[in-house]
Amino acid sequence: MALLSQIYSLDNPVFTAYIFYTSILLLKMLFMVFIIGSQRIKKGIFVSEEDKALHPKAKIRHDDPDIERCRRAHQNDLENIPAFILAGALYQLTSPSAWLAIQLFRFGTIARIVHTFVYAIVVIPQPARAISFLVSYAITVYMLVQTILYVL
Ligand SMILES: N[C@@H](CCC(=O)N[C@@H](CS)C(=O)NCC(=O)O)C(=O)O
Repeated sequence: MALLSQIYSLDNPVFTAYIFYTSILLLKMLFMVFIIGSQRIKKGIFVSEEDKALHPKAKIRHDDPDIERCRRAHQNDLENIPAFILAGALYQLTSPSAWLAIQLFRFGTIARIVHTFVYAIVVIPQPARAISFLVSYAITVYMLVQTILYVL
């Protein structure tokens, strides 16, 4: 059994891939803040009375369809990306095939980027969003099941 210091080491290509893809995912999630903020400034739509000081024509609204769409995409990231990152960290303890682990991290990350793209950037009809969601969701569940089976 490998030592923790060998698993979570930058000499281990699986861990290096994990660091790479999870950093991209976290940046993508933080990018949603920028997208939502720029929509608010462009439309002059804010959420709290004090925000009126930020824009000469500011309106307080909670129902703008474009902003709400971006907020839902961000919320969906918050529901799924932390679980994916945690599952990936645990899965590495199971001595997985390096090739498979790297593909899971890669495709899980790509799927979450596609989810944002089809939900909040371009708006592509279903089942585009459902498929991208399910790919990363299934990968998260797979890594967690493998982890549970490993420790049983
Ligand atoms: N919190 C989600 C749970 C189910 C889910 O994540 N569904 C995916 C695939 S359809 C999704 O992208 N939901 C849109 C969303 O969370 O706004 C919801 O209310 O829809």
